[in-house]
Amino acid sequence: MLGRGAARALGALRGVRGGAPPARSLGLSRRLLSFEKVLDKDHSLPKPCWGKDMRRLFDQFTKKCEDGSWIQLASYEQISAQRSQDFSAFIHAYFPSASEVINKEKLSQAQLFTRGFEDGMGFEYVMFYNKAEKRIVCVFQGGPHLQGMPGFFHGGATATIIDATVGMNAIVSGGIVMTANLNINFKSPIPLCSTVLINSQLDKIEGRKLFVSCKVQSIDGKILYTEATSLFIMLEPKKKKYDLKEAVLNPLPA
Ligand SMILES: CCCCCCCCCCCCCCCC(=O)SCCNC(=O)CCNC(=O)[C@H](O)C(C)(C)COP(=O)(O)OP(=O)(O)OC[C@H]1O[C@@H](n2cnc3c(N)ncnc32)[C@H](O)[C@@H]1OP(=O)(O)O
Repeated sequence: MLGRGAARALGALRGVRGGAPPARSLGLSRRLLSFEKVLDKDHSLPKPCWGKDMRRLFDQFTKKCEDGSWIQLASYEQISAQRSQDFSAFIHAYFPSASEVINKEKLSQAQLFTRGFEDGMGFEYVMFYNKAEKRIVCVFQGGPHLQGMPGFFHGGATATIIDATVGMNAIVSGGIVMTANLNINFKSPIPLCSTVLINSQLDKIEGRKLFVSCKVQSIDGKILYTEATSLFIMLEPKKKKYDLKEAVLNPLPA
């Protein structure tokens, strides 16, 4: 196991990241990222299964991070064991009746839906956040297990990655939120295994309501595949306040 100091330093490396992927550029990531189980694997760093478009866009956006205007969001299957517990406790306190029917034994197998696929088969994505512009751009390469109509993505898979992107935009602005409404217009089918860009924008906040819209486009911007608008509601903490925004921006414990 890694000592506390090293783990803290690694946490800083893996949290909000501007510039090139720091752990990787320091030559540390392979060794350090494998010190714990797969839960500590940052899925938003380049992998062999990424195609050249995904890799090129990752490099382009990473370059934009150098002046601090954009930051790359790390992505784990879970935030951290401790933070997951705190988060779960908060959510379960908010929805006590739902908590009663949750199978507690199965909870140990829980993982983030979009990160539950074998590398390259499902959702490969990395998100970049521009605070000043209230934007999150998601570079998404969908794998062959996301097929709907032959040769194209399933609409539910497209809806999922849209929800993840607009949801992350709402989280970094509002903390713990839930999707209340998601409207999607599918304009053109997305070819299976292609890489696309999802551009999301926080349009406004009214009290507990956050309105986020997005467009899914081809990487050259010529094809508009999908448009969506969404409404997220900030949960009102009834018991303990839990800072999900801080947790997604700094996924490992301090
Ligand atoms: C384990 C560790 C891993 C952690 C890793 C985390 C990081 C990785 C994150 C990735 C990002 C994923 C993002 C996915 C996010 C989901 O997919 S969430 C799952 C899908 N959503 C749900 O299940 C939500 C179900 N709905 C609900 O629980 C409740 O309806 C809500 C949304 C919490 C709202 O309930 P409420 O808090 O009681 O609020 P309520 O008083 O009803 O409404 C508040 C206001 O909103 C309005 N409103 C509510 N709903 C609507 C609606 N549908 N339409 C219009 N207006 C509405 C109300 O009219 C009201 O307006 P005002 O009267 O104030 O003007």
